[in-house]
Order: sequence, then C-alpha cells, then structure tokens
Amino acid sequence: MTSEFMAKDQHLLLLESSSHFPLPHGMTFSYGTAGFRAVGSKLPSTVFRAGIVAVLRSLKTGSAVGLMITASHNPILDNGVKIADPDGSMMTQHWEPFAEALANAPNPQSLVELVFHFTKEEGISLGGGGTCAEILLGRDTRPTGEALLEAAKQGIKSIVGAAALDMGILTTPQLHWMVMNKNKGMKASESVYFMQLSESFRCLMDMVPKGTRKDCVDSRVVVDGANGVGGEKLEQLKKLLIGIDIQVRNSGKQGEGVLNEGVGADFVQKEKVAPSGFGTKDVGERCATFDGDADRLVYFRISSSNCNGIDLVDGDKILSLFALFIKEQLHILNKQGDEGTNNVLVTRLGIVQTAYANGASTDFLKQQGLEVVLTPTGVKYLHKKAAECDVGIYFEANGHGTILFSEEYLSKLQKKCDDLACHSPGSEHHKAALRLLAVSKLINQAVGDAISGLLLVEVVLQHMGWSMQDWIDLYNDLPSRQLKVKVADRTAITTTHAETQVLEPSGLQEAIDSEIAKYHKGRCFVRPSGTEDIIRVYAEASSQEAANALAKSVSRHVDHFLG
Ligand SMILES: CC(=O)N[C@H]1[C@@H](OP(=O)(O)O)O[C@H](CO)[C@@H](O)[C@@H]1O
Ligand SMILES: [Mg+2]
Repeated sequence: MTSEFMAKDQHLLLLESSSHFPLPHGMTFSYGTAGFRAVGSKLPSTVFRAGIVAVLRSLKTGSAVGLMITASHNPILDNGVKIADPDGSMMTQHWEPFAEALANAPNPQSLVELVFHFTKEEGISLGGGGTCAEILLGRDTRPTGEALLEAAKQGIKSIVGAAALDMGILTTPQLHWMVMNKNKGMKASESVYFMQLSESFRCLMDMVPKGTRKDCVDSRVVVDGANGVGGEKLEQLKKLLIGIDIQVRNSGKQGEGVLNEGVGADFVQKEKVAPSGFGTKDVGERCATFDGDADRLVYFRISSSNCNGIDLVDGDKILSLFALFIKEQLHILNKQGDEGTNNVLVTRLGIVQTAYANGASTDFLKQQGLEVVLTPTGVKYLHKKAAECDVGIYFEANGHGTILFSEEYLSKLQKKCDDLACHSPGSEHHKAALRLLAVSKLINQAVGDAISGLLLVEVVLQHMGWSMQDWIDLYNDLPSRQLKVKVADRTAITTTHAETQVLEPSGLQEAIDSEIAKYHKGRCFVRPSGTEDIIRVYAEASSQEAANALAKSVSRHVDHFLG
C-alpha cells in the first residue's frame, strides 16, 4: 500500500465514521478546567472526537494515553470527557485549542480537514504505517456512560492502527494511575492498584510508633461515597485493609440515593452541611466525603445533635497534615547520630496552593518553615508546579491534591534506604526512609485520589496519635465568603500573580484595594471561572460579617465595571 493510498483510506474512514456523530444543533463545547462537560445526551459527538484527539496524542507521544468519561461532581444527567497524558497527568494544555476546535467542527469535512492540518503541523503520520496507538478507557457510573463509551470507541477506531482498551467502570484517579503504570512498563490492572494501596497502607500502619496516643485514636471512619464510583471501589478495597474500620455510606447501591444529590465532597465543602444519610447518630464521628468520580476528598464532623452544622476539614487541612508528616520524616531521616556519620539526603520540599487556600493555612505552613507557592486555579497548574520539587505537595481547598516524588529523588531515597537496611536496620532513620517510600506508593502519583488520600490521612492520624479535634485545632480558618457575579463577558477580566491581581479592566484592582483596606485581615480577589460563565469573588476577613461585606462590596464593583 502506498502512503498516498493509506492517507486516502484514512480520509474516507474518518469522513464515514464522523457522519454518525453530528454536532448537536446550537451547541458549542469548550475544553474547560477539566475537559468537556454538558448534558450527557448531548455529548456523543464530543466524546467521539475526544477519542480521535486521544489517538493523535498517543501517536505523537508513542505511549498509551487515557480517556475518562465522567462529569465529577456535576448532576447525574451531565457527563464529560477528559484525556490523560502518558505520565497520567492532564493532557498538555498546548493541545486544548485543537481538542476544542475538533469538538466544534460543524461537519465531517471540516473535521477531517482539522485532523489532517493538525497532524501535519505536529508531524504525526496517519494511515497505519506500523505505528499504533493505545487508549485506556474508563467511565464512572453515570447512566449515559455506556453509550458515550461506545462513541469513544468509534472515534478511536476511526484512526487506522489505534486500539482501545476498556478498563471498565473506574474512579478518575484509577484510570490516570493505570495510564502512568502502563507507560512505566508496570501492571495496570485494578487488582494491582488495590494491592499497591493495601500493602503500602499496611507497611505504614506497621510502623506507627509504639507508645503514642494511638490507642485513643479511633480507627473508625465513616465515608460518604457521593452515590458514585468511589464508594463501590472503597467497599472492595476495604476487604484488603487491616487496622482500619471503614463504613461506607451512599455507596451508589440501588436505592441508596442519586449521584451527587445532597451528597459528596463538593456539596459538603460548598454548603458546609452534612451529606444525606448522615445525622445525629454520627455526632463526633470522623467522617470523610468523596466527589462523584473520587478525585476529591474532604473530612467533616457533625458538631452538635440539634443542628446540621459541621466542622469542615478541607483540602488545606489535609495538605497541612501531610506536610507536617513528610517534614517530620525528612527530619528524622537526616538527623545526625552520635557519630555524626549520617549522609544528609538534600530534599526540596515544596507546597503548592491556589489563592482560594484559606489564608490561615498558608500562614500556618509558612510558620512551619515550609516553602509555599501559589498557582492559578486548576489541578493542571498545581501539579506542574509541584513536579518541580523533590517532594511536592499540592491541594486545592476543595480537596483535590496529592504528593509528588520526583523519579530522581525516589531513586536516591531507595538507595539511602538500602544503605540503612545494611548498616542500621530497624533504626529510626531506616524507618523514616521506609515510611517515605511507602507514602510514594500509597499516594497516587498521577493525580489527586480520594481513596489513597483517605488511607494516608487515616494512617498519619494514627502515627501522630491525633484525634479529629487535634487535627481541627492545627489552625483556625479565617472566615471567608465566595460569591458569583454574572456579567456580559467574563473574559473582560484578566489577572496576574496567580489570579490575585486584576490587570483588566483598568481601575478595578484599585477599587478592590480600597475595599480591602477597610477590613482587618482583609483579602479579596476576583477571577473569571474556567468552568462556569461567571466571575468568582473570594473574600476573607477576621469575622464572617466582614468577609461577607467585603465580598459583597467587591461584587458591586465587578458589576459596575462589567455588568
Ligand atoms: C474555586 C474553585 O473551587 N474552583 C474549581 C473549579 O474551577 P473554576 O475555574 O473556578 O470554575 O472547578 C475546577 C475543576 O473541577 C477546580 O479545579 C477548581 O478548584
Ligand atoms: Mg472530581
């Protein structure tokens, strides 16, 4: 077959298959902060086209990539699609404009033109020719998931030489983890995922220091699965876990409730109330909640029996707990013995947050001597920044985050651990090295993962000998308020300094500054949302009334400048 013939073949195949997936009338799709999202029934054409993008990404990188069908915390009838790069992280931002253009191609002819133009530009050769692409597919429990999976498969099949590997119903982080493992030449099945988590958890539990207050730390945690995929998976995993008593509610079983309806991490964090299925019987219990695709985790405690109020332990406090633990282990690892012979393993530990992190958490982390960096909103920014460190911990306040260990650092740590195993087995130094290695296996290195995050929180609390109250008392959150302002064109606001300062329209930042100056501990910023057609206003101050008033007055300025 000549390459010209193959290109012609490819052209016809794409034309034919895309004609079965027309763009829904009057709709425009954008690759937002976390892929495409819309009502599930409107998404077949988008998912078909995302299948094509995934194949091209796989051809370009010569590695397997992932395609996940989920709409996270959105209502059950919504759905969405996002692509995972070969290292398991979000697809490179550099490809988002192409993904978006393809999703909006008005007809098969223009779709084919876009594909051929883009592949030429990127130096990707189409038409089989020996190269093959591999796409790992996953979906959550949404009713439209099955049909959309079929659309993805059709999109993948429309490029010659591409293979789809259906990994089944998964959490988003499981799929990202599988992509990462597959490309490292490791096994990528769910059973290996469960095995890795349960074994590293056991290893950390076995090394909880004796004689701490651990006996007073309840090993019981009640988890709200948001009636989504995370609850089901946790039910499976918990059978392999020792030393922890996990009770799963809202696990998505028939009759238990509707996905994300009055349940889940997004609901609990935003509304600051207990999820459905939790009540007075749970007062004082340590409770956790996942979002619909289990990549977010927050904790809460029902504070009193006569109201629905909760003590929220958000992503910032999870980050603070992890940071203290990692810092402690690094300190032990590098401590000099009497002979002063311990070789120091130089470690750059970095913390990454966004401007939405509660100011009290940032102050707390800095007081601990930690290096804190802010990035724009969205995991793709935080992840990239954290990956610059030897050990980088990132979290959004809403509970999405993880701990990254660089490959280079991990091999140095492994070497140090092997040395210690020879020269001082069972020493405190050796145990610290083993703990850090176990953390790198327990915590998902590809993306934030509610299940692995939950296990790490649980074992760190045991290690510290901390009750839920001790954790809550780490620092007091500053009162805050978030508001949404509907404007004619949200792109009229541009920002700088990790979205904390407005550049355009001119004069708006001065107006915000003059409001902030009126409040003790006032902090406020505005930015266009990447997932909704609104401007977000965030304000903090020393009292709730002041935070409310600051947010309100700044919203008025936004409305005045852009309304
Ligand atoms: C303030 C806030 O919580 N913003 C969320 C939200 O982004 P916006 O761009 O703010 O709409 O959705 C993102 C995707 O889930 C998440 O990463 C981010 O943290
Ligand atoms: Mg999610």
